[in-house]
Amino acid sequence: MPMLELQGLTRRFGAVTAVDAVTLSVPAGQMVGVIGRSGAGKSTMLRMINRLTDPSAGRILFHGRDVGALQGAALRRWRTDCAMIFQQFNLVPRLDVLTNVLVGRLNHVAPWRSLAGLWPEADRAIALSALEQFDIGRLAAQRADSLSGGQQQRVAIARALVQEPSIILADEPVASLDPRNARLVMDALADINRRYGITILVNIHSLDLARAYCERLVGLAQGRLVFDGPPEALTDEAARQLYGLEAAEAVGRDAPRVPVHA
Ligand SMILES: Nc1ncnc2c1ncn2[C@@H]1O[C@H](COP(=O)(O)OP(=O)(O)OP(=O)(O)O)[C@@H](O)[C@H]1O
Repeated sequence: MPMLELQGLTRRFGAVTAVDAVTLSVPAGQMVGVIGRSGAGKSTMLRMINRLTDPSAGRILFHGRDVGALQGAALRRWRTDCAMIFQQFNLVPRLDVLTNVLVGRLNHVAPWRSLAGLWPEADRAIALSALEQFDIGRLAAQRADSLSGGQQQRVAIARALVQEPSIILADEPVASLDPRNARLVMDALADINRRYGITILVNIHSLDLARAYCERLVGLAQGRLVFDGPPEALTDEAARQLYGLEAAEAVGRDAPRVPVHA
């Protein structure tokens, strides 16, 4: 049985069908890049999986369980098991880095302890070791808003990791970063995918990065699934269908060539 199954997943906003009958199976441990131009429905698809947005039709199954039916404690457990990473990092700016990562432990710690700032030593060690894994342990005591964008996104990945999720949904995690930081953040995602077998779905506008880091690409255009395969299978024609006139920008080269073959 696949870990995650989307069956005819659809979301409408008024007259717009943001996600249109998407059917997809994802086995455990895969690193999947979701590609497509702005407005293709990538964010809406990820937000439905995490239950931040409700589907208009279709189902999401996780190990055969209907995610749409989860409520209360079961829904909170799902959101712990399915960590989300956002383009704008979503850290608490005035809190220090270590505390931001500890927020990811909230579902593992009695609420009164965290409110009182009494994080168990074991959790502090877990949080620090996650930061060290991404080479930012030395920043643990700094305020989150004193870090660069690339550092903040790695803190957000550390926070997601200490949730001990089985799947991570990353919604354009590198869209606000320069190329060097984008690579550091993609390296961090690839590292936890390989090291811990955490399944990753990452929305990514840059075709070059998607091809470099993901073993499988899923392409959306106007909410429809128009490509599903390994990066090598993405032909010029498929890239053109996905990106239209944006193709050259997405692959970072000059128009009108669509040099998807590296
Ligand atoms: N809350 C909303 N209300 C109305 N329309 C929405 C809402 N969220 C998304 N849409 C519309 O749904 C479509 C898909 O948007 P979505 O954000 O999922 O695309 P995307 O591929 O993630 O693009 P981007 O990278 O620009 O966010 C767009 O036409 C968008 O305008």
